[in-house]
Amino acid sequence: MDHGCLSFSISAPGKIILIGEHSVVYNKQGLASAIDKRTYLHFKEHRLAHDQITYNLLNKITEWDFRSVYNLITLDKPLAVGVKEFSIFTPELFRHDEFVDLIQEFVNQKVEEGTDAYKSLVGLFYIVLGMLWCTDVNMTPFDIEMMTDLTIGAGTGSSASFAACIAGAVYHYIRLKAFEKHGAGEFNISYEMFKPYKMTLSAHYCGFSEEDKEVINKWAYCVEKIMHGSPSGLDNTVCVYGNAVLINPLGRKEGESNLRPLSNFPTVRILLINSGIPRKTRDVVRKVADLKRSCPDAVGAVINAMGVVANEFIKNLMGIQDGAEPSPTQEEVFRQIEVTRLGTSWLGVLVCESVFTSLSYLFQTLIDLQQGLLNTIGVSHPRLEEICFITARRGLHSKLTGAGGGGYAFTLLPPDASEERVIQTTEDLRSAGFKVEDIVVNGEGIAIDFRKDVF
Ligand SMILES: Nc1ncnc2c1ncn2[C@@H]1O[C@H](COP(=O)(O)OP(=O)(O)OP(=O)(O)O)[C@@H](O)[C@H]1O
Ligand SMILES: C[C@@](O)(CCO)CC(=O)[O-]
Repeated sequence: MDHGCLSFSISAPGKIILIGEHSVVYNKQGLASAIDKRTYLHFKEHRLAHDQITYNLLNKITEWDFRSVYNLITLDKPLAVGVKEFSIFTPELFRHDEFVDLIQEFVNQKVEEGTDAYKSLVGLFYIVLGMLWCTDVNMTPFDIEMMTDLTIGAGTGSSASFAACIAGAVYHYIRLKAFEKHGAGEFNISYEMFKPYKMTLSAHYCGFSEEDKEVINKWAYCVEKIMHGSPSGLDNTVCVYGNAVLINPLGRKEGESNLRPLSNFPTVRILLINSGIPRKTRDVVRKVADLKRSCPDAVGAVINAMGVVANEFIKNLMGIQDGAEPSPTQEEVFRQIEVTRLGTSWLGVLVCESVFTSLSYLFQTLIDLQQGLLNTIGVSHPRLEEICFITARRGLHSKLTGAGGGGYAFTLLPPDASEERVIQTTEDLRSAGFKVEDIVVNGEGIAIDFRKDVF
């Protein structure tokens, strides 16, 4: 047992894309939300026991000689364009491909290329080496153990939640080590040849600030690039910030980020259904890119249509946030259902639910349209179509979520759907061999876990 060694746990949620998968890659608007299923990471430093870095990933343990990892970190080969400009805040300045090649070569000494564990380890070393390369802290050997509630490779953001956990853990480790060195206060934590980066250090943290999340999200995005090639950034942003995130919002001002974490989000209840068909996001995204290359105009038109459907869905859903001003369509709905308005304020959740109920025909139609368009670009699957068919028989509407090709679908449960209908639909799906969960979307973003029972 090492005394005085750092030990902590981090967790990050998975996500579902409510609307806009694939078309977001082509700069259309999309909306995703965190879900209450998480990936957990436990980090434990060990200064005395042994000279290994141990990773327990996906129940496979690998051990790495601390010296050889350390030598990679201290390597003077510049991997960032302009080292003087580089800091933990700017991973986007890395020569990403060159850095990934270096790490792949290292990981390949022990783990077979192309396996799940291989990609995860490359992601993990990218963060460990990249973050520690530019910071001035005394690294020691450590163990990392990870587990997840999420099904891996199924559309609920397992890779993004993995990436968020790793980035959050190494970032947290750095600030705790920097505190050991400097004590409390604001200090530059960059190594001398790099751009100074100031962090507020303290002995204890109960979470991550907005700026911490910004840094963590940038690194998590780099890992998503390793997993997927050219991701939109939506998945990792939801897993870091939690709640819900809009991508490519309309009316965005020049210079503003295309990702907008939202603090307010209406209650959306869904059935989350696993088709049981494995697939890899990278392959499905590539398939769409190939299709677009072969028929740019036709596929471009379908993607434009997907963008229009997403815009309409988002405009109406966001309009029913608590306290939001109603859109003209909702004003109309209000009049129809004769809900009393008090001054300019809404009547809370009850009103939200009323609006949601009266707009549910619109949402369900848009869900069907989007599923049809996703099928048109070849990212559905017979089992996903079967889910839509089964739920439609009970008057409910479903679409795939995430990259598709298999993985999960969800069924929107409007507030007026009777419990009996929900139970019958769930039974129908289960008897057709699907796994079904009844959930409310939303969830906390990356967090430090103080619960003792996680590992
Ligand atoms: N808990 C985990 N530990 C280690 N690696 C993980 C973990 N979760 C995911 N991964 C990595 O992520 C890959 C799966 O990523 P993929 O994007 O295909 O699925 P997803 O993230 O579940 O789907 P989507 O991107 O559509 O939400 C796995 O092959 C594995 O390398
Ligand atoms: C298919 C996709 O739109 C969502 C994957 O969860 C890819 C991306 O956004 O990077």
